[in-house]
Amino acid sequence: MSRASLGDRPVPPERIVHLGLGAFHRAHQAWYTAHATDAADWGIVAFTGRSPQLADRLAAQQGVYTLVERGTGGDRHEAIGSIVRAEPGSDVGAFVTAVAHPRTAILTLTVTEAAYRFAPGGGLDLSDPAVSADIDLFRNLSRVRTEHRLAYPTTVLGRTLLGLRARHRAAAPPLAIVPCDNLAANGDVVRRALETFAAQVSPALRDWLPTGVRVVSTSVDRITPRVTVQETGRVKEATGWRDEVPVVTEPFADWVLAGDFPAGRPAWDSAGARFVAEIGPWETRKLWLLNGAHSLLAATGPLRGHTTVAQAFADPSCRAAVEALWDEASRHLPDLALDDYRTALAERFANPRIEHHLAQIAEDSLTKLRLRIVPVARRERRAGRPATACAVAVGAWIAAGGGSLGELDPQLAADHDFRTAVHQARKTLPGGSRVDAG
Ligand SMILES: NC(=O)c1ccc[n+]([C@@H]2O[C@H](COP(=O)([O-])OP(=O)(O)OC[C@H]3O[C@@H](n4cnc5c(N)ncnc54)[C@H](O)[C@@H]3O)[C@@H](O)[C@H]2O)c1
Ligand SMILES: O=P(O)(O)OC[C@@H](O)[C@@H](O)[C@H](O)[C@H](O)CO
Repeated sequence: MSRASLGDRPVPPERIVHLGLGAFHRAHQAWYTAHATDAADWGIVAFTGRSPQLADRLAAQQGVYTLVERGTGGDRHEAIGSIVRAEPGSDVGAFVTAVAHPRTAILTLTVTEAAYRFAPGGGLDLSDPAVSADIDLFRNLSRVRTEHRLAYPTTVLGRTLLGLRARHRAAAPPLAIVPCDNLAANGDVVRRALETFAAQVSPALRDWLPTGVRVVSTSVDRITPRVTVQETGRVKEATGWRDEVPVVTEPFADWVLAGDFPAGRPAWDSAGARFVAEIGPWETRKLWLLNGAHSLLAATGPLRGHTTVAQAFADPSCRAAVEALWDEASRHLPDLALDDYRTALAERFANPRIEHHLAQIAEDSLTKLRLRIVPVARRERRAGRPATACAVAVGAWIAAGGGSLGELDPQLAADHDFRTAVHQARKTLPGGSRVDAG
């Protein structure tokens, strides 16, 4: 497929740069941008984070792809044209040029939680070898450049900082960075990590960041599984378009944002996004209820022979564990229509036409459990309750070979009662009693 699939719509100017081109960006931010009333003014230049494959395939289609909204009753197809250029993440030079361009107003990120390289207790992990290699590279940047050896940072924040450095040097107007990964307080933590990074490499850059960059916090929601190869044939049959890289997602979409956009933004609100003063309550509701339940199912489901969210959620034992986790988490959430939210979540999880593989959700599970289960478990324990449902999630994760309780959270590992609850939970899991204590 190509731009011709969009009729005679003009190509919007490149004003948004994205890093982490994958399924979710195309189902979410690119979709909101395409649906904004001022879509004609906002084009996205999107870079993959690692593998060039998707960029190459999307570039061959001039950035246009099919979004399949897969409801319980059927599919809805739409050609999305907001991505005007797709580039491989390995082309860091092109990324830096795009970030530094004065026309660029926004940098969005969907690079997975683990890619930020935060330490277990939070903050940029300066002991991470890739982070320290990037810091060394920045410190030697002028020498590296004068010797005409091109070297670029490899981490997401290193690449971002190189783009910001070029923006600073170009005296370009302030930019908004919008992290769209499932991290608590994603705007604040990314801002602080960039400041830590900059402080290591250049005081001038560190001092410029507060005026040159705003980091917006977001809560992003749209269940978007990895696409299977069969989808190309299905799309062709349904639409007549030959699309090598369609995306399948659920009909539901939500985007809550808090922060400033000094150089403007698309009218995402006209497409349903919500701009709020405080992101915390929305973000924790989504992270603990939706993502927490996902991680619980990803740990318990495979032990009971399930491969997808819908299969695991249809199993009364897994469903009861999810409901119990929701009860524990809800005690620590503000009253944001939690019953309605849970009912809607149950419907979304039960959609059998969305093949969301538990193995995909289980990737980087150590990082995810720290964000999704540990905060609830700690709060429950502080309130003097046993945190049994959290212990089930942790126990299943250990039984599945995810890691140990000590690695996950030293504070919970030092809590005798919680450790016992995890141990008990593991004894009730299929195969759990055969595994050593975590
Ligand atoms: N898929 C969803 O349903 C969904 C929903 C809400 C939020 N998210 C967020 O979006 C992220 C991406 O999801 P997706 O479905 O697009 O995944 P994906 O695998 O389709 O795309 C991930 C992108 O991140 C890049 N990436 C991965 N690891 C990286 C690393 N270590 N360094 C640099 N780049 C890296 C990849 O190259 C790719 O461009 C998730 O991890 C999550 O934080 C996803
Ligand atoms: O995308 P991840 O890997 O952070 O987490 C897997 C799922 O929990 C997640 O993708 C949800 O489907 C999504 O957050 C729903 O909006």
